[in-house]
Amino acid sequence: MSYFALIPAAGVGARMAAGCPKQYLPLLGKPMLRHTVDAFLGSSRIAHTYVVVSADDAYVAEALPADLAGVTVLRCGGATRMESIRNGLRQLATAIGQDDLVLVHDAARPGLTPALIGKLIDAVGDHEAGGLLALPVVDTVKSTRTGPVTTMARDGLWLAQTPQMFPYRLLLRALEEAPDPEAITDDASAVEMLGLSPLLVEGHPRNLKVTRPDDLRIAELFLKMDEQ
Ligand SMILES: Nc1ccn([C@@H]2O[C@H](COP(=O)(O)OP(=O)(O)OP(=O)(O)O)[C@@H](O)[C@H]2O)c(=O)n1
Ligand SMILES: C[C@](O)(CO)[C@H](O)COP(=O)(O)O
Repeated sequence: MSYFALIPAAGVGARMAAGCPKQYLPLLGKPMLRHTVDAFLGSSRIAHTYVVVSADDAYVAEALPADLAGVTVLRCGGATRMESIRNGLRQLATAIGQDDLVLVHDAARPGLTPALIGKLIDAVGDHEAGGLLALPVVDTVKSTRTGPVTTMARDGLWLAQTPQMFPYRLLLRALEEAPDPEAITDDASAVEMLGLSPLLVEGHPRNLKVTRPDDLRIAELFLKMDEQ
């Protein structure tokens, strides 16, 4: 059984509102996507890394040189994150075994490390429903969903990170059968809809999703910690 990385990198970065998709913005002089890919290249557990970009992507060739060993770019991005991942999985039908494990990881989480990848793989083991990195909620949680502000119990609440790891066959089936793919914001929720319960493995704040401009500086601070 082998482990493969699948990195969705076909988003436009609307909330970042930069001059290019956020995954190509420089962090410490290197494109964000390259930091993300390097985490997998630095892990001895990963057999190969696949990166899904949009068909008309004009930036990836510079971020990931064609001769970069261990990485393949798939130009099959879709309109949503889930579509990009489903399209990527479909393209890999002959490259990945049905029971091999796929680690789906956002291009926009450049703070991932080989140690976190190994922690997820070791903790999930052969759990049939797979698992994901996540952080327990540490703040008091407020809700305005029903009108007046209320306070929710935070025990048992987690914030989902990536990688999210599942057997190839299970993840593709979950995404193919999802009743409303646009309502699914992470891979685990599609698996949960099959009645399965993925394992939550404690991640790390450094693995934040770079979403808005302020996140760029925070990501750089975490990346600098590597260099110490
Ligand atoms: N159609 C899409 C949308 C998103 N993604 C990827 O999914 C990850 C998480 O998505 P998000 O942070 O929401 O990125 P964007 O969709 O680019 O951001 P925004 O919602 O602000 O436009 C990113 O690595 C992004 O490139 C993707 O591959 N295909
Ligand atoms: C998958 C994810 O990173 C888990 O936290 C997140 O849901 C992706 O972000 P999006 O804004 O929902 O695309």
